[in-house]
Amino acid sequence: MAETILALHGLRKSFGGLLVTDDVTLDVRQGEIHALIGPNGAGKTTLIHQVSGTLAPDAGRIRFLGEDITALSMPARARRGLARSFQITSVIPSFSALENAALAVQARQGSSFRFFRAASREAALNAEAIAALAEVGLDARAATPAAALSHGERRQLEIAIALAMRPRALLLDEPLAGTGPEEAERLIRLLSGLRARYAVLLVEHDMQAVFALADRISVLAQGRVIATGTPDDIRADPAVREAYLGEDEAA
Ligand SMILES: Nc1ncnc2c1ncn2[C@@H]1O[C@H](COP(=O)(O)OP(=O)(O)OP(=O)(O)O)[C@@H](O)[C@H]1O
Repeated sequence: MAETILALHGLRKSFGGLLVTDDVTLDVRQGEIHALIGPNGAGKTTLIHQVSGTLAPDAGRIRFLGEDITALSMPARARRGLARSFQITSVIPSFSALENAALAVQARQGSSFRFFRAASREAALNAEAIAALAEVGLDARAATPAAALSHGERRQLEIAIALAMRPRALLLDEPLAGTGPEEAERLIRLLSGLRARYAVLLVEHDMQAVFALADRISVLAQGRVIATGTPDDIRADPAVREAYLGEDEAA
């Protein structure tokens, strides 16, 4: 079996009296896209926040590459290689795609470039930024300001920014949101190509995309994982059909 990269164990989080993640246990392995689905309000976003480090769980542990990272801050997790694809708000609209990616490279490098002369420092940064853009098929648009990119291209840029962190695992929160059918198709191809190099935890509402992309799917309902399995397992699971997909949709 492939190496477990990210393991969530017994994660629990309440807001007031509302138990939003209830004893969530799941793992994400090297080379897999593990999708997290569930009806609105099931707790998906709250779970992703706990994994990325923006929200502390009330109970439970998170292990990443064998290390317990439950108490680590988001930047500390990112430095260890757990990258979240940032929502559009983190893209600077007036900066080019290249500059946006270069900022992410710089954030990862910290001061490690300081021994270089300014010119070689910039060349090294740009080379890495271009490589991240190329990985998402956006290198031809490197000089374009983010504001002039199409919606789908901006979603590609967000993924490039995450890749510029040189992650081992990617947390993708609705990467297809707001995209049209053609853009969605391009992003699905792109995400599919990432699976070989990264462990991916994917939250996505587009069920066609989820069933096309995911190696395994976990279904969250009212904060609990009610099923984990292959897309075929999930399609056939009666509890899932009842809780989420509905008899018609899953047929
Ligand atoms: N900061 C908060 N304070 C109080 N309640 C919250 C908070 N964040 C989320 N909730 C509640 O927790 C529940 C789960 O929300 P969450 O956004 O995690 O679900 P979700 O599965 O991501 O939903 P969606 O598919 O609609 O994005 C909802 O009932 C929501 O109202």
